[in-house]
Amino acid sequence: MNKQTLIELKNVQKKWDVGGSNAIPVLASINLSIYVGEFLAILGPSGSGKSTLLRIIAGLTPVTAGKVTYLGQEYQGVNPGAAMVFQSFALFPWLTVLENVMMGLEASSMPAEAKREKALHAIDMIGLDGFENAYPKELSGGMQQRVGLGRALVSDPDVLLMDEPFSALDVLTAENLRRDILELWRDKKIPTKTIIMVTHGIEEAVYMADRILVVSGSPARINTDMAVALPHWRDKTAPAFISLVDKLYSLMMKREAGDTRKISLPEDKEMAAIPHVSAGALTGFLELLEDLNEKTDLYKLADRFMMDSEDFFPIVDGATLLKFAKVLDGDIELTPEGVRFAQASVLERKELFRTQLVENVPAASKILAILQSKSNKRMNIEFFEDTLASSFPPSEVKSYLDILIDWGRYAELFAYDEQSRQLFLE
Ligand SMILES: Nc1ncnc2c1ncn2[C@@H]1O[C@H](COP(=O)(O)OP(=O)(O)OP(=O)(O)O)[C@@H](O)[C@H]1O
Repeated sequence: MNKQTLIELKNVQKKWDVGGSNAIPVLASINLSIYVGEFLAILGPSGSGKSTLLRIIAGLTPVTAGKVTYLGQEYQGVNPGAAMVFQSFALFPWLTVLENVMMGLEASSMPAEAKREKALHAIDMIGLDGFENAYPKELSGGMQQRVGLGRALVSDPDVLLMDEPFSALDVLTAENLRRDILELWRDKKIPTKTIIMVTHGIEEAVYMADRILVVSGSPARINTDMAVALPHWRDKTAPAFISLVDKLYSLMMKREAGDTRKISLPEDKEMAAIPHVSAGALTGFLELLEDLNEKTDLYKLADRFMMDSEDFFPIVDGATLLKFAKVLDGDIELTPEGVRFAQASVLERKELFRTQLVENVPAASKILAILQSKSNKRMNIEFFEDTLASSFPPSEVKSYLDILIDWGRYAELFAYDEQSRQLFLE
């Protein structure tokens, strides 16, 4: 049977305007067909553009180039067949549960009484019967997200878009809601044809979705488009389940040439973005790896430390960027430098970290060179901020420099004076 296309993206590109003549490319040329009847999960590293892609599909963010169609029709503004559930719930605190859910029908020309009836039905379906007149602040996080879900489902959308819908919930509440959504969808208790979910959770994606995309790179591309053929309800301990999660971990860890965002510094020296992880966290991670004393499966390691990929990948990225560890086929192991580091004294560690930092992070050696070239061995942080501002949004410039300063301080490569906002050599 031929699959019926519901949404199609053709050569979609997105650039963010960061003022002046600068525009940061976030999405490369994305070509994607989304079909009737599928549950699609979109995975990717933090900041890779997953939410941007979802918002483009929702029609909440305009494309810079390319075309998006719903049932073959290009749409201006919001996608007429889609409704969205947000990570932050995005409820109106001054409205009751019923009124919040009715907001999902705001654009409809239905009479008020019919809207009320539909909203009451949706509230029933999502398990909030009896809470119609409660206000969001009176509800738990899980119940608030159910209201968000009710507001999205009340309009009987063809496509349900969910942006990390479970990440603000505790583990059990999230698990409960995942099951309920899957049940509504699989048992056709809702007329929604297709679900698209952005998530950081590899296991969550494999548990729920029929098809998984991995987006990565800067600008982001779809690097993996994988079907999940396991029957529902899926057993998370089954070898086939674990092996798929494992495979996705490896795919997400794989760094390809040009995969990370490059920024240009004076003299056109290029460098990759650095992961947001402190030297202290990296040190602890390398010690743990040394304790394990063997090649370790990344997926099991994340599980063992009870970390989700959101927190785990930057640490792995940091360790591999500094060449203290290497990742191959989903396994991570310490390099000889990593072993030496883990076994070294505090002072020796600083020296080893310094060597790896200068050799592997061009931004660090660049800062060092600039400071060395100054007679007073000092430079205002604004100089570096300005240099980065043309390539990164302001929030990223700050976190980039915060991490560089943290690493530089730990390695005693350079220091930073918060008062004068100057980097300097000691
Ligand atoms: N309105 C905006 N203006 C400028 N830059 C933006 C805007 N929205 C997002 N960005 C930038 O676009 C990039 C992609 O953001 P996006 O939120 O789509 O990524 P993501 O993969 O969903 O990230 P996360 O997993 O952390 O939510 C990031 O660098 C982000 O800082």
